[in-house]
Amino acid sequence: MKNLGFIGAGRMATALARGCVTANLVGAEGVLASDPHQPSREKFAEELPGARVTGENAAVLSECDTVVLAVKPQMMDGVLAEIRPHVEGRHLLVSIAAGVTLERLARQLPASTRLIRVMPNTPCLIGQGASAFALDAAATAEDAAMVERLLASVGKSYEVEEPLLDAVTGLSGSGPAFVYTVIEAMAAGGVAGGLSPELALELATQTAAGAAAMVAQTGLSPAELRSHVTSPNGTTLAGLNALAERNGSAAIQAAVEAATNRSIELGKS
Ligand SMILES: NC(=O)C1=CN([C@@H]2O[C@H](COP(=O)(O)OP(=O)(O)OC[C@H]3O[C@@H](n4cnc5c(N)ncnc54)[C@H](OP(=O)(O)O)[C@@H]3O)[C@@H](O)[C@H]2O)C=CC1
Ligand SMILES: O=C(O)[C@@H]1CCC=N1
Repeated sequence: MKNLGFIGAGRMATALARGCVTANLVGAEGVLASDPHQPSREKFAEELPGARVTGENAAVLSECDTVVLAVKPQMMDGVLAEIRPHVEGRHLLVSIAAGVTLERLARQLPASTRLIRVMPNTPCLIGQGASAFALDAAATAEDAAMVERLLASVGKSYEVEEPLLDAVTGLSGSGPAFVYTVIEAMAAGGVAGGLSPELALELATQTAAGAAAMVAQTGLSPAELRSHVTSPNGTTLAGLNALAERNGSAAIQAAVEAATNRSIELGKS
């Protein structure tokens, strides 16, 4: 890819841009990001040496054919009104905004604008992202292949029907925050048992990474793997009982569902 534009130079734009550059999908000098705020532009340029930044959203449209819309959902309508006069047939627009539907984007852009809605997550920054995407009717098979290549360069990607993107947002978009909370809570349990905070965090982190890799690599279900850890009347059973008494699994499921519902709500606002 010769160039890749970002409208909004925040956290997720930085994660995607750095991931794509690290994976050699685009050179750093081919990345152009716009942001109205100088400190955000400076931070982006600092985190991705060689990338270019601008205060003008229109400049991204004029230079880049593929443009990622990486602003908060609440800013999206204003940004669309601003860029609309600059959108041409050569452009592919990729929105990563939570909840913002393809219909809402298309309504505010020239007819037949090629659009793809993506839900990535922050581990894209280190090539471990989990993303899903849905195509608008005007987007072509080549557009899909391009976005798949982009997302595959920063992790795993899955094509889904658009209505499922809210559930994807609740699960993998917001999910890193839930997993960090679990890691933090496990480490706190270790500290309560006398471990230093540093060692407790290292053990909790490696345990989460190891357990995730077991699910990914053995093909066994989480339930089956859990049974391998749990000896009759042993330590794990005592821990699982404490979790069940406090509705631990239900609480985590509720977090995903609440995030999904918030994505649906954001789409309506
Ligand atoms: N963070 C995450 O884990 C994920 C986020 N997303 C989605 O990605 C999008 C961006 O989120 P995130 O990166 O976290 O948010 P950030 O706030 O970090 O990034 C958004 C950036 O857009 C800038 N901005 C504000 N107004 C404009 C404008 N008119 N034109 C251009 N840029 C503007 C902001 O500037 P300033 O801050 O200076 O106001 C900010 O730098 C959101 O829609 C979110 O739903 C999707 C998946 C995961
Ligand atoms: O919290 C949010 O709204 C964004 C979308 C998914 C992850 N972060």
